[in-house]
Amino acid sequence: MSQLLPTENAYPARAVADAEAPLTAGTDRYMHAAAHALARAAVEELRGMRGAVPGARVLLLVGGGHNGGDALLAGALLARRGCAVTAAPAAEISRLHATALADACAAGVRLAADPMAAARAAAGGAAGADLVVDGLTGIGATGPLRPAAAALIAPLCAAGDPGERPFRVLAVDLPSGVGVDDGTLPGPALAADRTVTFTCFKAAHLAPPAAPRCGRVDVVDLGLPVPDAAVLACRPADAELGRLLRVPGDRDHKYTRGVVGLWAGSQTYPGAAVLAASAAVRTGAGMVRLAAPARVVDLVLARRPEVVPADGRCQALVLGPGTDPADAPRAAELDAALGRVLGEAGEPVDAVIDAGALPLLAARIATGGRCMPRQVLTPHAGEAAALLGALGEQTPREAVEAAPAAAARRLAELTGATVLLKTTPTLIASPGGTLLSVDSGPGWLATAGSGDVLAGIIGALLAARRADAENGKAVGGEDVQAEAPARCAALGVRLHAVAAARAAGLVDASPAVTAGAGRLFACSGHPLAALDLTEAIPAAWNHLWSIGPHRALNSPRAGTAPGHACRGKNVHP
Ligand SMILES: NC(=O)C1=CN([C@@H]2O[C@H](COP(=O)(O)OP(=O)(O)OC[C@H]3O[C@@H](n4cnc5c(N)ncnc54)[C@H](OP(=O)(O)O)[C@@H]3O)[C@@H](O)[C@H]2O)[C@@H](O)CC1
Ligand SMILES: [K+]
Repeated sequence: MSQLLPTENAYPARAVADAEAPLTAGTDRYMHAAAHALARAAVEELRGMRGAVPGARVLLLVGGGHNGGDALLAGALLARRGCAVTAAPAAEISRLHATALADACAAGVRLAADPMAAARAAAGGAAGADLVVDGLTGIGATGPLRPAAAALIAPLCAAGDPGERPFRVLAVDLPSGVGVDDGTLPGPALAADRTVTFTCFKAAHLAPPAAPRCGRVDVVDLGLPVPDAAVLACRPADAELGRLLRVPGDRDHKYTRGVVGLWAGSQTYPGAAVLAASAAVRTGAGMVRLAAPARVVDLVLARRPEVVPADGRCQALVLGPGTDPADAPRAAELDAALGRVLGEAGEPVDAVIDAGALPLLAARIATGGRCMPRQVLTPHAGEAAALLGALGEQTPREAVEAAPAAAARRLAELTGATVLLKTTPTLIASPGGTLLSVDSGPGWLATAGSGDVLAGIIGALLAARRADAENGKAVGGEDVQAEAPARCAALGVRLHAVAAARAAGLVDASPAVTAGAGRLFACSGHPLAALDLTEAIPAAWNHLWSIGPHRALNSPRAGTAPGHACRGKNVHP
């Protein structure tokens, strides 16, 4: 594991405001800079949807703070480029940002006498808006949108989701009405096609359910300081994650690359073992061992003859994909493997604990067992709710979906494990660690077996990390090492997402593009099967490996510039 590159961090709104206050006091300079960035984004959106900018109809939703000021100043710039701009205020005129309002009016922005009528007209019909600029509230807001603001967005929300409605929405800093510091939705919010934010991410850009409502997010540097404060969440860059991949050298063998032990598949769900095993092999495991019923073993060997159906030394286990809770003898075997993972009879083992293994784990924790961060749990919202309930904190699935960041953090605290919560984007929490948010790929991934593939990928990455640690190749201090399993899990999510983009025929797989359930792609892509994903992992591996700086090859001749010997060639597992 290597040292980490700078990541994309989200800071608390209060800290952002405090850090910028000494510079912004008494000047509108930074608001003008923000407005220029917004106008640039607006022009790109208008060009994208209608070709020309002059004549475009723009509605500004304007609140009483600086967020509304940003919108008014951006509206002034668009009016000067020939757009027909209307401002719909959600506050008394006397409470709007005075100089921004004066500038907007001077540029020809029309102030709507009846803001509700303007919002209704913008929402539909032949004379509807091309672009809506949401400047109701930004980082200064608290709680759900107040009635006047909520009423203004109601007809626009009713026009449908991004991509379905006749206009685009550009959010100033963040979609008004979202929980700025936790990504919740305390009330209505108008989903944006694009958000222009300033200085740094806020948690709402990274944590669902708010995050997917931001659309594409541009972080613009206005020359204001990044706060010196605790990070609420971070989105690791692909370049940072890609450098965790390692190209084997001439001294490598199976056990230096990492051996995965797979406890997957059942009479009822035999295919899960094929998917997880194929994924682990394709991610670069030195060897994959399989413990499964005979029929499952036969099926896996027919597809993957390199899999070894025997127990033995493993550097990471994958427990649970496709296991059947009704199969009591198999559940007992799985439970015994869990005991081994938790260190009941020796050293704890790195592991992915998935699907059918999660309820067994909850029972063990409820009776005093405890995980370590090197064990990665992979629940979806329903499984997370069940786990929390089994650990004494009754939580309906809807509550997990409404506040998944809090649920992931709580599960990490209660279990001691790294928790990968399958949301969009995916959240990864580790005890005491920073919450990671990882773009999880196109909507085509919502298909049976894709979770089994993810478990296999992460299993191979954990095994490689453990092998590196055994060979003294782990880089970085204890702090880096404590969060390393979370980084492995994040890398696994990105490999899975990029493989999905490729398998679905979507070539550009950057995070900005794989976000938003595929609607940001220039083309729609096509359906994929989980097995297609495993075949696309090598290309995804190569993509992530080749975009970042790399560490030295594991070779006595590693004098070559790291990675350069292979760069450009198609080198992958
Ligand atoms: N300062 C600068 O130079 C720069 C600032 N920048 C920009 O300023 C934004 C922060 O500005 P801000 O601090 O004025 O807060 P803001 O987000 O506009 O909200 C406050 C207003 O909303 C109201 N309100 C509150 N809660 C509400 C609710 N639930 N529902 C409805 N309304 C609610 C509140 O009403 P009040 O409580 O005063 O009655 C007040 O009128 C930041 O996000 C960025 O866009 C950038 O341009 C960089 C330079
Ligand atoms: K806003």
